[in-house]
Formats: sequence, C-alpha cells, structure tokens
Amino acid sequence: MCPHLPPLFFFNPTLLLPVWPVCFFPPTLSEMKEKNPWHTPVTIIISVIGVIAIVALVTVAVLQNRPLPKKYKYGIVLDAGSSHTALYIYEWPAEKDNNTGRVQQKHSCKVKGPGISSYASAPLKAGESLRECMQEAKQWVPEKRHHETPLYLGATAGMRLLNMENSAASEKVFGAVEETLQKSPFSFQGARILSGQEEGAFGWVTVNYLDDRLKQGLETTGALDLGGASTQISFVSDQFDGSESLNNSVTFRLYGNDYNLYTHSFLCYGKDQALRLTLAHQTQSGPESILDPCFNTGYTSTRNYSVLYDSPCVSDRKPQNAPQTFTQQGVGNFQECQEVVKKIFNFTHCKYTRCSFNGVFQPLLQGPFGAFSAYYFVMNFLNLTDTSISLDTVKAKLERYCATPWSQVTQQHPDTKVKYLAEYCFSGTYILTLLTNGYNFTSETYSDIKFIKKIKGSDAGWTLGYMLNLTNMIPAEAPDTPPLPHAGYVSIVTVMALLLFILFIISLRPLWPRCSKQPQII
Ligand SMILES: O=P(O)(O)OP(=O)(O)OP(=O)(O)OC[C@H]1O[C@@H](n2cnc3c(O)ncnc32)[C@H](O)[C@@H]1O
Repeated sequence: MCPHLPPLFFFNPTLLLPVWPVCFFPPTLSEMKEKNPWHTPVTIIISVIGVIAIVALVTVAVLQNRPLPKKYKYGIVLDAGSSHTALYIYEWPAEKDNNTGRVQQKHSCKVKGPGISSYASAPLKAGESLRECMQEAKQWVPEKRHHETPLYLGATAGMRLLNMENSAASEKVFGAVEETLQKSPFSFQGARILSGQEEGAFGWVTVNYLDDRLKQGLETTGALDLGGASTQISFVSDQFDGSESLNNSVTFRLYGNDYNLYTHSFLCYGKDQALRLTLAHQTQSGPESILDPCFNTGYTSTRNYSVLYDSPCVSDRKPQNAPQTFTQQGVGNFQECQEVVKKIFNFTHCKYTRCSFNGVFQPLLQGPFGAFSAYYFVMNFLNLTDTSISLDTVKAKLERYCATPWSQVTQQHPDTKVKYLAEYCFSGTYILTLLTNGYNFTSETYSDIKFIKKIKGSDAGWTLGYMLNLTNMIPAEAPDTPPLPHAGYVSIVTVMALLLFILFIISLRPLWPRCSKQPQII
C-alpha cells in the first residue's frame, strides 16, 4: 500500500516512459497536496496548457500544409493536319501554372473525315466537321472552367499547301473553323498555320517536356515527326551554332538552360505527299499502267491522273497528253521500291559542310531520337518498333512483307483500313530510306531511334509544346523550389514540438515528486 503516491502516469525524465508507482488505494486530495507538490493546481494547469499548446501547434502545422483538394486547369489544342484533325485536352493542377512538368493529356478526339484543307471547295463543312469533338470537349472540361480554358487551332502542312495553291480558299476554310470555335464556351485564342520550323520545334519541346529532360537539364532527345504532307527533324547538336544555316536554328531558354535547336521541316515529304512524288516519278511518260514494286503482288488500283497531280508538290510535273487514269499493279519488291523512292530525294547538291537531302543543311546527328506520328503507325503495324534488332534484319523483314501476296495481307488483317494496308510496303520503305539515305542514320546509329506514340500517357506531337509556349508554362528560369517538401516540414515541426515539450517538463524538475518507493516500470 502506498497512499502517498499519485494514481497518475507521470514521466520518468531519464527513460521517458510512463511509470506507475505500486499503489493500491488512492490517497485523498489533501494527502496528495501535502505530500506531493507536483499536484498543485498551478502545475497541473501549466501541464495541461502546455500539452494543449503543443497539440494545437502540430495540428495547425499539419492542417496548414495539408495538400489541398486538387483543382485543375485545362487547355485545348486542335491539330488541323493534312490527313485529319485531332483535338487534345490538357490538364494541370491549378496551383502549378508556372511550374514544371505537370501538364498531361486528359483526352483526345479524332475529328471524323479528312483534314480541313480538303474542304477548300466547301469551307463551311470544315467548321461543321469540328462540332462533334467540340461537344465531347464540353463533357471533359468541368463546366465552371469552360470560359477560362484556352482553345487554339494550329494547322500544319495541308493548310500550308492549300495556302500556297489558293490563299483565298485557305482563308475561307479558316473563316469557317473560326466561326465554329468562337461559338464554343471556351476561350478561343485563334486559328493559324504553323510554320514548319514551329511544328518541328514544338514537337521537340513536347517530347523533352514529357520526358522531364528540360526541367532537369538532361541531354535532350531529338524529335522525328512524319506527317501526311510534311516531315520534321529537330535535335540539339554540339556542332551546331546556327551560323551555317540560320533558317534551321531555334534558340530557347527553358528552366535556366539555353538550347540551340537544329530543326527542319520538309514540305511534301510527309508520307502521303511522298507517295505522290514516287508515283509522279513512275508516271512521267503518262503510261496507262505501271508495275509498282512498293505495293504487294496482286494489288491493283486504278488511279486518276488529275487526282494524283492535284497537289503543289507534283502539279508542275503532270505529264502532257496522259490518259485520264492509269492502272497500278503491285509487284512487291523492297529493293526495287527503295530505288524508286530514292529518286524523290536529291543527294547531289549541297552548299554547306554537310546536308541531309535537297541541299538542306544538317549537322551531325547527336543523341537519342523519338520518332512519332506515321513513323510509329507504320513501324508498329510492321512489328518493327524494336530498334535493338539490326537494320539489316529490319530490311529483311520489310522485304518479306513487301513480297507477301496482297490476298494474304488482306486475309491476315481484315480489320485494317485498306488504304493503310496497301501502303505499308511503300511507307516502311520510305521511312527506312528517309532515315538512312535522307538523314544519314547508319546501322550503328539506327538503334538511337525509339518509335513512340505516347510518353507518360500524352501523345507525342507538336500540340503540347505549342500550348505550353502560348500559356507561358515553361519558365525561362528554373522556378524557386520551397526549401523543404511538405512531409519534411511537418516532421520538423513535430520534432520541434516534442523537444519543446520535453524541455518544458524538465524545466519543472524542482516540482517533481520524490518517491520513496522504487516505481515499477510498466
Ligand atoms: O502533319 P501533317 O503533314 O499535316 O499531317 P497529319 O497531321 O495529318 O499527319 P498525322 O500525323 O495525323 O498522320 C500521318 C500519316 O499517317 C497516316 N496514318 C494515320 N494512322 C495510320 C495508321 O494506323 N496506319 C498507317 N498510317 C496511318 C495518316 O493518313 C497520315 O498520312
């Protein structure tokens, strides 16, 4: 029995463990006060206030720094390409507007029908074609954000060609799409044609932003984009300072790092226009039929001369006195196809130290490359996206594909669009020729290329880079980062609070009870 000791937990100042004196009957309050000054009302009140203050301090620190429920902002970009239009919705946490690496693709919508440049003779239809995807966008962006969501339309090579050919028609098409977009609840920021240089540079920004290479100042990835009407190559090379060819130079300061980007866009060298160029070479004499090594054996198609030559890429070469149509008969031969394809490139004249083709300057290739759009669609279909296999093996596989009879190809791929299916032999051959003969990738450097469709859920392409630029979401200088992350801050506050509490308890030492019996540690 120990009536003089309190029936309360108290702290053993050395072990910081609660101890319980061996007592069976509680002493009376007067006994307690008499024998143990620790239990004076003042010390109890001070202890309680101390504990409450520390709990309040920690609670406030935790609540104050608790991550708030996420609010998002949105941006919409319409990619009006030569073959089709696609709508991309991006989202990012509202508080990270001017911060880093947080913009992601939330949704994409493929506009039904051809690209807007195909509506030159019925411009109103170009506007109408966008309606379905704009309706979809309204569902994906929360209504209260509609009015503040920027909406952009960027047109690429299809409209570049239409503008060259018939600028009045191009303006009418823009008028129609602008009318539709102005009627949307979003904040429409305008529709315009991107230059080839912008298309290349923004594709490079997208790839490196999504890979987190810009923020971290890592070695960048080059961008290879193959569209329907143009193709772009963009990369940073130590040997390129812009002096040899200013037209191919784009300089950026992003997150505190300077980049001198080499970029070039080849108009008419997208895969659809390249096919026209190849067919134009094969039909210079205006024949009634051609044997085409770039199409599978057994494939036959009747093509219209006027349709084939209805593009500024080939219109000046239209043969005189040609019949209305010609028959194209596939003979599926990769080697011969490559010879035909090579003819659309000019490798002879170059006024610079080095060129890719058509007299265009290109510095030495450097670093890894991401190849997207049609590069990916085609190589993925052909099962050739793995670049760790040798270039010779890639060619051998493509050779086998080209030699496959058309009947077998259609049987094996009943669900693939016939236009794409028929063109894969040509497209694969064109891609390999462009990469090796055109851009000078070798058997060794071919493995530096990665065929990609998406990076971390966002499509590779120029649209994200375009939006990041227009919304100033990539700062020129590295943003200031808080000295401590949230978890670190809360831990430090908690530890400091505990230390304060211990110091407070120790400071009350003169008031500690002297227990005559040895307390039993629980
Ligand atoms: O940049 P521009 O030159 O204006 O062209 P685009 O924007 O229309 O080009 P895309 O990247 O959308 O497509 C590139 C090409 O790939 C073709 N394509 C799309 N999907 C394909 C698939 O699954 N298989 C083969 N080709 C495909 C499409 O018809 C184009 O010729």
